[in-house]
Amino acid sequence: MDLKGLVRDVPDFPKEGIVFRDITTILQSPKGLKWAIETMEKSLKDIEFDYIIGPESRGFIFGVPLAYNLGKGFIPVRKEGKLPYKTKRKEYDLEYGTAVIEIHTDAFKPGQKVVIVDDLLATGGTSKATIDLVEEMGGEVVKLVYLIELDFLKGRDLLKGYNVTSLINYDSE
Ligand SMILES: O=P(O)(O)OC[C@H]1O[C@H](OP(=O)(O)OP(=O)(O)O)[C@H](O)[C@@H]1O
Ligand SMILES: Nc1ncnc2[nH]cnc12
Repeated sequence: MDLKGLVRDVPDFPKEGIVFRDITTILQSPKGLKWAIETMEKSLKDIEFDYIIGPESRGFIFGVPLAYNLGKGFIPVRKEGKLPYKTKRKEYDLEYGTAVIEIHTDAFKPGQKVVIVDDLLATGGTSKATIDLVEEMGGEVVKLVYLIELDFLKGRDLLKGYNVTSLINYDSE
């Protein structure tokens, strides 16, 4: 399946010089959506874990169906000020700015294993901030799964030592 052909490139969004890889065109395609979820799911078949964690908002889109299909719980990591209960927060850099993410302090117990799922790995800032939150709360990140990886932004350099899978790769803008 040519999933890459279903990604829409939008130049100069959200800022001049950024080529935005738009996944809404994959979501629109019943076959594309099914292939994406099923293939991400296959990368988890030999992994033992307790929860899937998805960063807001595109991490929710892929994280929830994976958790549902695999019979696991889902933990949202949200942008600042959105989670209602007690939170732990982390500031991080993005390809196009900075942001703060938060997780509920009782989202999982120390010693539990989590998988991080997101639509796209760019600089790795979001993922590294999520890993830091999990580890500071005593959890273990056993796998990270992405639909898209922008290899040229070297996000994997921040994820050395972790088990990382991505389905669609871009070597350059
Ligand atoms: O590897 P990084 O450089 O951290 O970039 C990747 C992150 O950026 C995007 O989310 P964004 O913060 O734009 O939020 P959204 O999903 O709500 O659009 C994307 O969904 C990843 O979470
Ligand atoms: N170039 C890009 N396209 C889509 N989502 C992104 N998140 C970070 N960089 C991105």
